[in-house]
Amino acid sequence: MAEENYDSRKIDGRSLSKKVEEQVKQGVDKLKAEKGVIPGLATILVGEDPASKMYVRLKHKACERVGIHAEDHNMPESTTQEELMLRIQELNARKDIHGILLQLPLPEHLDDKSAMLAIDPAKDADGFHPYNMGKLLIGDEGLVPCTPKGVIRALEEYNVEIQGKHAVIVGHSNVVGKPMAAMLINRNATVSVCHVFTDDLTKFTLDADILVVGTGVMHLIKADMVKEGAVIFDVGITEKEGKVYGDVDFDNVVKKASLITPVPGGVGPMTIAILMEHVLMSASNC
Ligand SMILES: Nc1nc(=O)c2c([nH]1)NC[C@@H]1CN(c3ccc(C(=O)N[C@@H](CCC(=O)O)C(=O)O)cc3)C=[N+]21
Repeated sequence: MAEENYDSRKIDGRSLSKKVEEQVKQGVDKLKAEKGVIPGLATILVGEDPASKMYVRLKHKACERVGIHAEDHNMPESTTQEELMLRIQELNARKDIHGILLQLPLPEHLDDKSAMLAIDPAKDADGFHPYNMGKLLIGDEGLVPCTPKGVIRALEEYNVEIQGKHAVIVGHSNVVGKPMAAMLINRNATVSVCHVFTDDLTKFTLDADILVVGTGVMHLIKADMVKEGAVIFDVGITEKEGKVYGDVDFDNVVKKASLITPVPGGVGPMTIAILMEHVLMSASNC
C-alpha cells in the first residue's frame, strides 16, 4: 500500500508568518505615511554564541522584509552588568527605538532578570518584562511572549476551538510554558502544565486536545503518547550534526494528529513574525 500523505495536517508556519509579516508591512507603510514614524528594533546580543547570532540574524532579516529599522548591539562576552544596564538605559531613552530585544541566554556572569526589568515595558518586544507578564496573567494581553502568541495565532488561523478543550503544555519555562498556560486560560481552555517532574507524563499527553511541547528534549513525544485527532505544537529545538529536531517525533505522531507543526518551518517563523508585530504596536503607541 502506498504511504499515506499527511501534508494537509501540517501547520505551515512559514506561510502563516508570511501572512502576518504582510499585515505588519502594511501597518509599517501606513505609520510612515501618516505619522512619519519608522519603527525601530534594537537587538542586544552579548557574546558570540553561534546559535544566538543566527537567531538574531533571522530577526534582522525579518525587519528588513517588513520595513522596520533594525540595530544590532553586539556586545563582547566580557561585558559587565553595569555596561549592559547602561546600554539598555540608552536604548530606553531613544525616540527612534520602539522595541528592545535582549537575546537570551546571557553569559553566566550576567543577571538576565535585572536586565529584563530595566527594559522599558513599552519597548519590551519579547513580552518578558514582569509588568507585561503580570498583565498577561490578568487577561490584558499587550506585549506578550512571541512564541506562545504565535501558537494562539495559528490556532485562530486554523479555526481550532480552544474554549472547553484540554490543553496540555509540556515544559514550564518563563518564555513558553507559563505564558502559554496564561493565554490558553484567558481563552477558557482547561489547562494542564507538565514538566520534568511530572510523575506520569503520558497520562496527561494522551488526554490532550491541544498539546504544546517545549522542553528541548529531542523526540520526547512519541505516537503512543498522543490522542487521535490532537492539535500539536512543537516548540523544541535540538541541533544535532547540523540538523534541527523538535520535541515531537513528527513522522510517527503526524499519523495521529489532526494538525501538527514541523521543526523547522513551524513555530519558529511565527515567533519572529509576532516579534515584528510587537515592534509595530510599540511604534504605533508612541
Ligand atoms: N530574547 C529572546 N527572544 C527570543 O525570541 C529568543 C531568544 N531570546 N533566544 C533564543 C530563542 C530561539 N528563537 C528562535 C526564533 C526563531 C527560530 C526560527 O525561525 N527557526 C527556523 C529554522 C532556522 C534554521 O535552523 O535554519 C524554523 O524553525 O523554521 C528559531 C529560534 C528565539 N529566541
